[in-house]
Amino acid sequence: MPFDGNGLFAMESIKKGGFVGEYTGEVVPEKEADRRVANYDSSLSFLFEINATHEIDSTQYGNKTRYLNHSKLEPNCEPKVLLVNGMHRIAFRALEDIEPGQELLFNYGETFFQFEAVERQGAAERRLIKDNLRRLKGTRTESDLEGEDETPSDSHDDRRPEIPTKRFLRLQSRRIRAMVPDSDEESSDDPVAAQIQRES
Ligand SMILES: C[S@@+](CC[C@H](N)C(=O)[O-])C[C@H]1O[C@@H](n2cnc3c(N)ncnc32)[C@H](O)[C@@H]1O
Repeated sequence: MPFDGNGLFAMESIKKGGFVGEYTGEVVPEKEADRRVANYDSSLSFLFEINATHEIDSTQYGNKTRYLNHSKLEPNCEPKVLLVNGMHRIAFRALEDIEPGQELLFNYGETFFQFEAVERQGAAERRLIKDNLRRLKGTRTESDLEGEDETPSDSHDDRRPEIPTKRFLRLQSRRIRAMVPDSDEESSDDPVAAQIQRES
């Protein structure tokens, strides 16, 4: 899948199973995460579900792992939620030996890019509403200027602005998902959890 923007590349070699980094940011309850996603004006999403009630938002406060991009077919890292000192934290582990310069990629989960598509659809719809409003005011529209009309011909009346649909709300579900622990036992035996503890 092609993409624009930043990615994260390995600075040194990492052995299979080795610690790649921790996904850090603000730990926020689900409701607050919903509010933020609805207000963020960007196609980039930095929300990571950590468990059933909380998410990590690295939009403003985070580390380099916020630049990890998605790959379904060739991921070389894997996120896992670990229970460290009673707190859920997300650690990335290498799925294979990684060479310096290689892009670090993990699978965002099945639903992430479905919701991305919904958002793009939403953006086209928002533009249509703006255009309709301008038409009503008798000005030229963005679509006129670009010589394109993304609207199916039977779906709108030129003179009447469309009402935003519920589809916008589905944007709120666009979250990265990690593997949750099988049990609520501390992960202190895990070498990656031990490394997180040492680094904090
Ligand atoms: C956690 S950020 C990753 C860093 C981001 N590429 C940047 O430039 O800041 C997640 C966002 O990156 C983009 N992204 C990540 N992987 C992608 C991919 N394989 N194809 C298209 N967009 C991708 C999407 O816009 C997604 O919302």
